[in-house]
Amino acid sequence: MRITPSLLNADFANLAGEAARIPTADFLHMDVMDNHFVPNLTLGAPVIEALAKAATQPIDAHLMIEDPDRWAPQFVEAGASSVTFHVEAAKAPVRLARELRAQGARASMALKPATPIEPYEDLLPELDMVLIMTVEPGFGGQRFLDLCLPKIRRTRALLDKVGGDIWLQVDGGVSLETIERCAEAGADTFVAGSAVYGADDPGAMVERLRETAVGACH
Ligand SMILES: O=C(CO)[C@H](O)[C@H](O)COP(=O)(O)O
Ligand SMILES: [Co+2]
Repeated sequence: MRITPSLLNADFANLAGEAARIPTADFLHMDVMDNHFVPNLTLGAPVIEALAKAATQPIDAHLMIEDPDRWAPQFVEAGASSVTFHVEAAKAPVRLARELRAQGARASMALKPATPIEPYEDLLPELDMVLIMTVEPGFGGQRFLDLCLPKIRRTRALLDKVGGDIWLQVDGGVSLETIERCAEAGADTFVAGSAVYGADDPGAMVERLRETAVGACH
């Protein structure tokens, strides 16, 4: 069970300090938005590069951008260990995943809530992670969409069929209240933004989320 907190709701003026508050986070989830793929604008590769140098945890870049085929490799060069592109935006997802892996990063594909997994079954062996969005991408602090749970289950079944060690990440509205449902459905990697940075002690919240997810699978 991996906890990969989103820094979307952290203090952007002090990203290194905010990362240091969650020392046991498995990755730092950085939400890159371009105001085209989603109606919000956040940060780009230079910010990832600065944080990669300053933080101890590896970086998980979630690219909510148009034309990831063109831009995603820059995020590996900037120091991201894992790069997630949206399949709705990618022109050649297999080629892009291979390029990211050839650069030495983990390659990951994200699906918006209304995007089914089944058409992409053949892509799964090319990936290190699948990200199922459990809110419409674009903003933190939204309510978890329970209607995504059946897709998490179906994705888990497909990943088990493919074999190997492809992680299944959920992102959006993940909290102490919703993480058990995600874990029971088969997720093993959890993004939580407002739940972590809205807590008095973000580091302790990371551990509580992890314990709750582990508890759901026993
Ligand atoms: O990708 C995202 C939004 O598009 C964020 O990672 C996500 O929303 C995290 O924030 P929260 O846990 O508050 O929902
Ligand atoms: Co995200």
